[in-house]
Amino acid sequence: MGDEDWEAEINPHMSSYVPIFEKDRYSSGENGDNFNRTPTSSSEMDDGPSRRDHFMKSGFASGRNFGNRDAGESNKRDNTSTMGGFGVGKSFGNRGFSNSKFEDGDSSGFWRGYRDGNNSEASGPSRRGGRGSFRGCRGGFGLGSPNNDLDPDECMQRTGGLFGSRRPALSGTGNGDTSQSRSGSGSERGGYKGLNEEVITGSGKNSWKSEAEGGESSDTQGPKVTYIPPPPPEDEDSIFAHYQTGINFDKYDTILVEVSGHDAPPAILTFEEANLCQTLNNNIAKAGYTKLTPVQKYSIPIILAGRDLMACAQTGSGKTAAFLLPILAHMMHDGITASRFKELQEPECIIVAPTRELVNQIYLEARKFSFGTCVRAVVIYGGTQLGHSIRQIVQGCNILCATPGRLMDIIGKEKIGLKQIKYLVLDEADRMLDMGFGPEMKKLISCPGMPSKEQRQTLMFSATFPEEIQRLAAEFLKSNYLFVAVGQVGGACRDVQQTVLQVGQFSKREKLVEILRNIGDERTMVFVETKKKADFIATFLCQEKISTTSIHGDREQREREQALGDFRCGKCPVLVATSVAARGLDIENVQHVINFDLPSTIDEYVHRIGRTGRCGNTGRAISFFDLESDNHLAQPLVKVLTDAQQDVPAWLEEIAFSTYIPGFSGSTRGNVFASVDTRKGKSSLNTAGFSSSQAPNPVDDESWD
Ligand SMILES: Nc1ncnc2c1ncn2[C@@H]1O[C@H](COP(=O)(O)OP(=O)(O)OP(=O)(O)O)[C@@H](O)[C@H]1O
Repeated sequence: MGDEDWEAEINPHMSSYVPIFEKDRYSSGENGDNFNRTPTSSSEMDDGPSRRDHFMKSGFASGRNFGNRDAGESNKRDNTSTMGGFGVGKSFGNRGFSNSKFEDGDSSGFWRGYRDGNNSEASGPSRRGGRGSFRGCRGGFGLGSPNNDLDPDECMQRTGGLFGSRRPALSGTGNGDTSQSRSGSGSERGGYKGLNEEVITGSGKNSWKSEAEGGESSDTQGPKVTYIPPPPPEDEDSIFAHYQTGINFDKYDTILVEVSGHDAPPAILTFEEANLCQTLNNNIAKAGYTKLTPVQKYSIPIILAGRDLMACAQTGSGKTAAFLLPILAHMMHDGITASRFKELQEPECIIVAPTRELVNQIYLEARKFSFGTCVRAVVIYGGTQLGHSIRQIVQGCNILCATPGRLMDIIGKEKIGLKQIKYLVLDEADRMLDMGFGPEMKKLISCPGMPSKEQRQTLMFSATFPEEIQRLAAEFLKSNYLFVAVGQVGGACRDVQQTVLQVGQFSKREKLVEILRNIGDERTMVFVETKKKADFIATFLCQEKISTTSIHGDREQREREQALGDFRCGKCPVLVATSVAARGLDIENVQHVINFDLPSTIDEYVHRIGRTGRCGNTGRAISFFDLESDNHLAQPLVKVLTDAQQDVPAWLEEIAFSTYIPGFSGSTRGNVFASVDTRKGKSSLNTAGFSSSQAPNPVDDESWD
């Protein structure tokens, strides 16, 4: 239970919030016709069975309806905290944020409390590094401890005080579960079921097949997906737009790197040493790259030497260019023929990644670095019109960036031939090989025409690489592949200041609002565990007059892209997301990540917090640790915090200790580098046993691709 009640909580408030914002802020129509269709009075909100659906599609889709009541205050947040301090503790750690709003000025009770430590009565002194003895006790969290019998939905419902009185749940399908109704036949994307959905639900069916075999156009599967994404800007300034490297960019040089495998070529220290052609060098300069990151120093010569590679480097440290540049260099060197219109295209390179937004981002990088060359990059992904993908491909395709489901559809439709494939890249490779996508990847490499692993170059990149996934990867790679480990495999980016707060389910919303009010307008990603909760929290924040949008697998692709756009440009400085946005997304100026719900695995945590602190910039991550549901994460979390030289709350260490799992080899002995190339035997520092080799939680079966 609970979901319907969320709806009931949201709906009464929608009606009071939608109209005023809508008229004040968006009547210009700047954001498209959706606004004009948004109801402007509560009575309009009430009509028809699709009230919630209408609301979601028209206004909330981009977080616009619920911004601020007053025109001109759209992005301002009320900085007045209504909460008192919530606890005492010790130093929170202030590295790198002396000029931020976290440090100055705000003397609200919350902020003092937050800065000072943790809200738990059990909080003992925080420490950086070392495990030490376990202090404090674990009782008395005193913030509305959830009842064991309640599921999270119910807890959310019970905390409904902020929403005022609750109405009875709205009955009927139209008013019920938006997610479900929108996934169904009434939705634009109804005909396309994401690959991941089917794999996760264990149906054993091949969704790519069903689509390739007519699923998308089949009446029985719902209406066609008609969304055609707008083409990206073509002007040079937009193509080369980039953000600045941060103050810690040079510190990358101090990270230890280990290459394992035989006969690795030496690292290069400068772009010049890579001997790239002039056009590529020009593009690199226009992209603002002057210095190589460690993963680039090691990976570029390895790929140029024709070797297979598994590379693991921290989030935001330039892995995309590490594979794109040498692939492009090879293509240029080999004298690639210009793409031309053909019904069957035979690209030289396929790059796969787990989410639509990520493949799009990789495509934009490929387009940037191939600018002025005859190499043509194309992107295809689910949630968009299949015909559009085909039209993009037939115009010519050297580098194909694709999500697995759409890729297999297109191969099934014989628009892509694999005979010419020289490079196969798996970005977020551990995710691509896990239970969710692994079977599709296996199908890809056994497709007719796909060169064997001996005949192609296979490249895998990620910030996390569980040992069991590395073993699976061997099937894709030549036996003499090289393994590059930049720093701690699976480690968090050190430029992210991590804080873990004990927050019970009942208190999460209040705490979130307090934190966001103190953050001000800085861009913040809030991760939650389920799609429904994403909608719920986004709506709640909008009601609190915090401009918010959301991204998750139940939103139509158009809405997902709009949400990302609104977040990128700062129109909505808060993005509530499920794990669909955890990996790879590179968004300028994301200063904060908040784990409203902690993920189920530590690898997922590492990726989520890696949305901030990118490319040498600093960032902050705050995680709500719920004693009722997150204890299994305590031990790997302590390790990740320690390895990243973060303060470890004593209470967290205590939980980690009390939930000690024999055989867990993660030590808290500080920042010791170790390679975890599985070919070298059992590692001593990996987080094996806590990694994300399983697919995401089935309760949140996202349409990722
Ligand atoms: N050598 C460089 N100089 C300047 N900027 C760079 C350099 N390499 C990469 N960048 C920029 O750094 C940002 C992060 O790069 P990228 O997205 O490739 O990171 P990543 O390692 O793939 O991260 P994730 O693990 O989250 O996917 C991008 O904006 C990219 O353009």
